[in-house]
Amino acid sequence: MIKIGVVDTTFSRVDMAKYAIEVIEENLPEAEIIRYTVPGIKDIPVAARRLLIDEGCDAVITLGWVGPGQVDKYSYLAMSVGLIMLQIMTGKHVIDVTVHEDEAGDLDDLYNIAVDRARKHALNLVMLVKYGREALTQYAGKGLRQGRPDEGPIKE
Ligand SMILES: Cc1nc2c(=O)[nH]c(=O)nc-2n(C[C@H](O)[C@H](O)[C@H](O)CO)c1C
Repeated sequence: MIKIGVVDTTFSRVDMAKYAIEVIEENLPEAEIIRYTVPGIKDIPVAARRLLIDEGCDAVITLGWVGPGQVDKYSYLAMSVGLIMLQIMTGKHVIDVTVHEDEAGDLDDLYNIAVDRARKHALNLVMLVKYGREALTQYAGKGLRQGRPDEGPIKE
């Protein structure tokens, strides 16, 4: 049985996990999905650890939201280091989907970034879990973007 962990926060202003779960259910219907919601990004690493180690998840996708202030950005950095350490320790993927509140011009744009990023990274996770390390090789160097339209390769 494949198990996928989904971690999200109440700090986030978009329910990104809902969109990620839709993609996982559609593309990996045999998987059990375990969702874990925490207050904020600094609480994400321990939730991801519990899902990977205690619950035996094969991979985790995290959906975080970073406020516009410097202290928010430091919080993100702390979380990011925690998630990277967790991946190294467990040898399992944690796909870190993060929206930074100051990366868009208006709230509609921000919403669309959040939904697109959650969906595309959920599909990346499914590919890695389902087909392994060469699953994304066909897209290598293609300038793919999550949250924005793809940039494309510089040269074909
Ligand atoms: C400053 C700050 N910024 C954010 C943020 O940008 N995004 C977020 O999800 N959470 C933030 N938090 C809350 C912490 O991540 C955490 O939830 C609390 O410190 C409780 O452990 C804090 C404290």
